[in-house]
Amino acid sequence: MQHAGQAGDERLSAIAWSQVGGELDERGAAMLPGLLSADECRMLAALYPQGRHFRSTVCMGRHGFGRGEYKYFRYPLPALIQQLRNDLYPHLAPIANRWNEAMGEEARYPSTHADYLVRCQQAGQLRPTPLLLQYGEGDYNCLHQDLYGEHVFPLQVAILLSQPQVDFAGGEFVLTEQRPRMQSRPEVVPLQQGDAVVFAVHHRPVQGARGSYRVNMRHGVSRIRAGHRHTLGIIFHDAT
Ligand SMILES: O=C(O)CCC(=O)C(=O)O
Ligand SMILES: [Fe+2]
Repeated sequence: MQHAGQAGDERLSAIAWSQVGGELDERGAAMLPGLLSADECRMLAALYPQGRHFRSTVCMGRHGFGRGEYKYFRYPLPALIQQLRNDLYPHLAPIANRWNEAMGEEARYPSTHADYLVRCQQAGQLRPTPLLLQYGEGDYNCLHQDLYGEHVFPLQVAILLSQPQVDFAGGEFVLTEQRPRMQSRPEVVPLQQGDAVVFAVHHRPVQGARGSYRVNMRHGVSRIRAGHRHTLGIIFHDAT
């Protein structure tokens, strides 16, 4: 499914959000197939070398994060990214609120992203977190959690901008779920170009026989075996 030229709001209102919520409750991740067109993916990946869009570059190898590189966008975000972040948020906030209630977490999220950013700003989380990642052959992204301060929006989105088997091989998006006193559960998300995955940043509730309990989630990317892979990451909390 491609949606070239559609307004963000239109493409997002076509998604069956109750099904997405159900998959997130079940597994901590849900795919949004064909969120971006191939043209939009190419346009976003082509921003990578254009320094004026970014506030910083991270060499993953230097920090023990894996191998490869990513860049955090600066404000103002490119229009499509601003639109996606703004328009995805209201669909995810009710799920986030439901999760926090189930986990006994106090935080509740306002219905607009603009209001949520005010809360981040008041806590000194002022720097934008949307990022563009670039991997080459042999690169990988170690399992991690994108936490950047006191305020954490519990869901985030990653969009695969490259075409598997054409632009690159390997490089699977991986999630692990660490359950209390149990072995960890792995999940691979089979993204195609333009597909998004919504997933838990840190914790998610699991419904057990005696109420719900909390599991710890991490995500990463397996080794790129050949070619180049680009991803757009949309994180809803800003960074200190
Ligand atoms: O490259 C990927 O698929 C993972 C990106 C990532 O870690 C993120 O968006 O937070
Ligand atoms: Fe990440």
